[in-house]
Amino acid sequence: MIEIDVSLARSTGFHLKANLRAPETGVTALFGRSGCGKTTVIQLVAGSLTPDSGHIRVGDTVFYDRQAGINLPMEQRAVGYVFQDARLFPHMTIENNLRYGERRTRRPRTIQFDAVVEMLGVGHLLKRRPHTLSGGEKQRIAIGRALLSQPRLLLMDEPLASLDEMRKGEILPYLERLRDELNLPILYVSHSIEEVLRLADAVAALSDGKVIACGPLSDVLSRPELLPVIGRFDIGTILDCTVTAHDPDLGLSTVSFADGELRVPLVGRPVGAPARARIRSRDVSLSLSRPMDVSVTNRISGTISAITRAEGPFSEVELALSAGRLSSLVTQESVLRLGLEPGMQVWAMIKAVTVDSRPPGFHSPGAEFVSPPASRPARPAANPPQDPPALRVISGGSPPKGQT
Ligand SMILES: Nc1ncnc2c1ncn2[C@@H]1O[C@H](COP(=O)(O)OP(=O)(O)OP(=O)(O)O)[C@@H](O)[C@H]1O
Repeated sequence: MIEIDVSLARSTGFHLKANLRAPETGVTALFGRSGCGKTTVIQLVAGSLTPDSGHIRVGDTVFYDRQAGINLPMEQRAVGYVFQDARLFPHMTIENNLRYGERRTRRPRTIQFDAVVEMLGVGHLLKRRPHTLSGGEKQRIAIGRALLSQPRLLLMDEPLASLDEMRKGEILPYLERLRDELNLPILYVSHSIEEVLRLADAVAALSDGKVIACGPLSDVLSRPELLPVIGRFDIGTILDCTVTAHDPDLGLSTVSFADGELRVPLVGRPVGAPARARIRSRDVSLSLSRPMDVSVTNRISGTISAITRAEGPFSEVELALSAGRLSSLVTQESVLRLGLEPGMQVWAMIKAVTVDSRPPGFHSPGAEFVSPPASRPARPAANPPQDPPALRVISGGSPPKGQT
C-alpha cells in the first residue's frame, strides 16, 4: 500500500491537505483541475518538497514521518520520475541517457536494459542524440531512463501533456504495456479524463488541495461529488465486466456484469477475462416499456434514482443498477413528455459501448484499498502495442459503435 497523509502550506496561500491510499500495483491516477495540487503531491513523494506534517509510506519503506523525525533523502526513496518534458541530457547518446539511471542505482537490477528497449520500441534510436528525436520518442526515452533506475515506484507527471494528439496516441500503448507487464506501482498525474480512463486502475481525485475521492476507477468516477471536478457528462458509466462469449462471424462479444449482459464489438480477450465497459450518457436513451421493435440490442431495465437538469435543453437521468449507476442524457422535453420521475422503472437502450480490455489476471484493486496483498503477483503480458487498438481505444475519434 502507498500511504500519503500530508499537509503543506505554500507561500502563495495554497494549502495542501492530502490523504490517500493507493494500491502497490497498477496505475493510480492523481486527477483534478489545474492548480489542485497534483504536482505538489508528486514532489512530496519524490522528496523534492518536504511536507509541514504527516507521513508518506510506500510498502514497508517510510519516506517521511514528521513525528518519527524521518525524511528519507531523494536518492534513498528510489522513485522514478517522468516529467511533462523529457529532460534528456543533450550531450549524451540515447543509450547513455537510458543507462544514466542504471549506472547510479544501488538497487537490484530487476528491470533489464534490453527488456526496456524492447518494451518501449526504442532500439533503433540508441546511437542518436536527443535533438534528433520527436517529442514522443524523447518521452519514451525519459520513461526508459526512469525505469532503468530500478525504482520501487514510478511517478509520472502529465507525461503526455506536451505532445499533440497523434503523439499521445502513439505513446499510450507503451504506457499500457508498462502498466500490464511490469510489477511496478505508478502514480500518474493527469487532468485528461480520457487518459485516466484508459490507463488507471485506481483514481485519487483532488480539488483545492484535498483528496475528495480515492479508490478503484469505476467506483470513484461514479461518485456525484466528483462531477464538478471532472465535468458532468464526460464520463458516463464505467462497468467492470467479464467476457462471456465471442461471436466472430458477427464481429461481436458478450460481456456480463451484475445486472445483465452487453453485446459489444469483438473483444481481444479470452472468455473469462475482465473488461471495462464505458457507456457515454448521450448513447443511452430511455423507454417506459420494454423496447421490442428497435434495432438497439443492448437494453437494461433499471429504476430512476435521480434526474438532474444539465446545460442547455438536457437532463441527466440516473438509473440505479447493482453494478453502480447508468447515466442517460435526454432532453428535458423527453423527461416531461414521458413523465419521468425518481422511483420509476424504465428501460435503457444503449447505442454504443466502448470496451477497454484488461489483461488476463487483472482484478479491480478495490480490495487492496482495504488490506494490502501479502505478495505482489506479476501481471501477465498484455497485447504488444502493435495489436489492433480498436477495442482498447477509449479516446480519440469515434468510439467503436455497438449494434444499432
Ligand atoms: N514553488 C511554489 N511556491 C508557491 N506556490 C506554488 C509553487 N508551485 C506551485 N504552487 C502553487 O500550489 C498550487 C498547486 O500547484 P500544483 O502544481 O501542485 O497543481 P497541479 O494540480 O499540478 O496543477 P497543473 O495541472 O496545472 O500542473 C497552485 O496554487 C500553485 O500556484
